[in-house]
Amino acid sequence: MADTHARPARHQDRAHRRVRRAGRRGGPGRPPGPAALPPRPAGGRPDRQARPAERRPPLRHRRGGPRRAPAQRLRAARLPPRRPGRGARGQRYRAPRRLRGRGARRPDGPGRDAPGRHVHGRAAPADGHLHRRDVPAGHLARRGLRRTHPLGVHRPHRARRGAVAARQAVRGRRDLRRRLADARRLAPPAARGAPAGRARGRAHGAACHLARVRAVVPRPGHPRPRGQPRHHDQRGQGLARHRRMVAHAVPRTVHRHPHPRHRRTRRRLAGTDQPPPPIGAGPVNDAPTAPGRRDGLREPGAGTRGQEPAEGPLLSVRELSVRFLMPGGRHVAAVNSVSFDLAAGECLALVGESGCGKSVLASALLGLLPGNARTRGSALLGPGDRVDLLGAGETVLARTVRGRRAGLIPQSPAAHLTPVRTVRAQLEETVRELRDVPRGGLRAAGEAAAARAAFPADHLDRYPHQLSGGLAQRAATALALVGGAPLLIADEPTTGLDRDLVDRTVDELRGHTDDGHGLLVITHDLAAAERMADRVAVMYAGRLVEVAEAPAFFGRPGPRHPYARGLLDALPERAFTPIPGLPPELDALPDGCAFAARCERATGVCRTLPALTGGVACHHAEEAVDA
Ligand SMILES: Nc1ncnc2c1ncn2[C@@H]1O[C@H](COP(=O)(O)OP(=O)(O)OP(=O)(O)O)[C@@H](O)[C@H]1O
Ligand code: NI
Repeated sequence: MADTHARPARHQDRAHRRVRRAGRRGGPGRPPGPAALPPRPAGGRPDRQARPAERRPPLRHRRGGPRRAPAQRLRAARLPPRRPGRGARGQRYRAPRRLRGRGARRPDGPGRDAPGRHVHGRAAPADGHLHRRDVPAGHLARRGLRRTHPLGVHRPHRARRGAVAARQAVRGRRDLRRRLADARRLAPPAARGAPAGRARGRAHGAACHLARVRAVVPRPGHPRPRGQPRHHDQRGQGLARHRRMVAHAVPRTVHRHPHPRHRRTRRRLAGTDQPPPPIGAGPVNDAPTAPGRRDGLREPGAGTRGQEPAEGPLLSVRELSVRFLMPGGRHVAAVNSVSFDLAAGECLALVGESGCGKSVLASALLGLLPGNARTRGSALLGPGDRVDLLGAGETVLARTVRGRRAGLIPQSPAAHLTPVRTVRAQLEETVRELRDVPRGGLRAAGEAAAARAAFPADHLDRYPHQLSGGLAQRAATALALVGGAPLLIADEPTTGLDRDLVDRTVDELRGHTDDGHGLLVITHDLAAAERMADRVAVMYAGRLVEVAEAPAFFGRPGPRHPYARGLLDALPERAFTPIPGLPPELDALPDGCAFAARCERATGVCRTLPALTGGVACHHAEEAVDA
């Protein structure tokens, strides 16, 4: 028997009811036995009283005051109008004492089995109209309903499970002075937090006007369960914390952005409330260039951050260096003192042998370097309010730069696409975040973005692993073009594409620059660079060795640096002569010219590092031009 006693009391009630019903129907039912009908504990319903306070179900969300039914609904229910003078002021009905007990019925009413008995315990009148007075008062009173409520009989048969007696709802008005005192004394509900500022004033005001409103006392809200976080609506300390976090991380222009979608994005990003990464755990500019040193490299007329003239270059890179810290104290000097400018509407092609640091340079500009990387120098990105891409924190880069001010076509698109989402989903998400397209237009905008990069529409619902290398490349290109960022960095955008797709991509990118966007394209494809680029920058062992106008570079007089000349001569359509030797290891660079070991013109002077002057970094540049 111990186990039957341990059953929840609710089950016991149900069992009692089931058996009583079966008995009424005269059916066999389940024979009452110890297992089917456990003895009811004495004393009415001790189960509820015995339940610990914290396990009690919460109060229901129900209005405390009396409800009025609109006249129109009354007519629809075919109920007679309210009797004048009765219940008009919300007086509640209280059944006579003899009818109040559980199970008490009117002695003159019909039996429970009477034919035509109404579900509410009274036979329906002959005229088919149901009158309030026909409903047994005890029935209504047991359910906390009032006889004055015209539609009370149509309410749910019984209260929802978990409801408790609505004490405030049925309590009559008390003395006004006591009510006011109670309202002032009542602690604010835990789930709502203490009202602050003007809200506190309003609460006080409401309490003072209790005499004029119908509320009895402010009903307590739902207390939060023990140990659980508070409700989202934290109008106190929560908001202050949010503000503090955002204000520290975001420039004011973004903070004030009026568009709701941007506000939502900002909140979501701000939700990643993570502490700043420790030194060495992120792309940290560990040794910011001293202002004096940076100034020494500035072009005439160029200023520092915030003082730049609006007409300056779109991207201004100065003395950019990237080191990778390696085990054993070694370091890889992937990028060394690179300086260049890129104007709006200009395409700069960055060319060089594999491993010379082109992709690392692009990653540095977008803050995508791994944790063991250290950067130096500056990279000011315009237009307008200039941001130093190397000095900006991850939050600024993520919120305001990547995708919005600088797009990237990555070298390995398959690795950059989200593997668990279709291309369509990623395109639509990017469109939604970066452009002002209404929800209904997302699909069409995503398809248009795909078409722009020659991505076939019937492949849009595929996942990245279902794409060929060329298709993944086009998907990445489509994603990069969505935001229409002023600067686009394309890291080998034509790799893996067929000739006609190369042509199409080149045309698309060229058109992108013609629209006024700046394009830094990293490529091995010198033929594509010739078609696309306005200027060419040649990189060797992490350094720029030549920067030239494209027509002069590819045409006459041709490259001035021996390495650049060797690159062109290696093309099949030219001399098809490879450059002898191999590039140096980036963790063991020589002090002087890195190309000297492979250069037929090298002399003793090449043991000193040549500076990039006049667009070329070579002690023998003039000789190269004459050759
Ligand atoms: N995370 C890293 N840790 C250490 N060294 C790295 C890291 N990433 C790149 N490097 C090194 O930096 C150098 C430049 O790499 P990068 O990817 O920029 O070459 P690349 O010029 O883009 O070559 P490719 O044309 O083949 O893409 C390489 O020597 C490479 O080994
Ligand atoms: Ni690369």
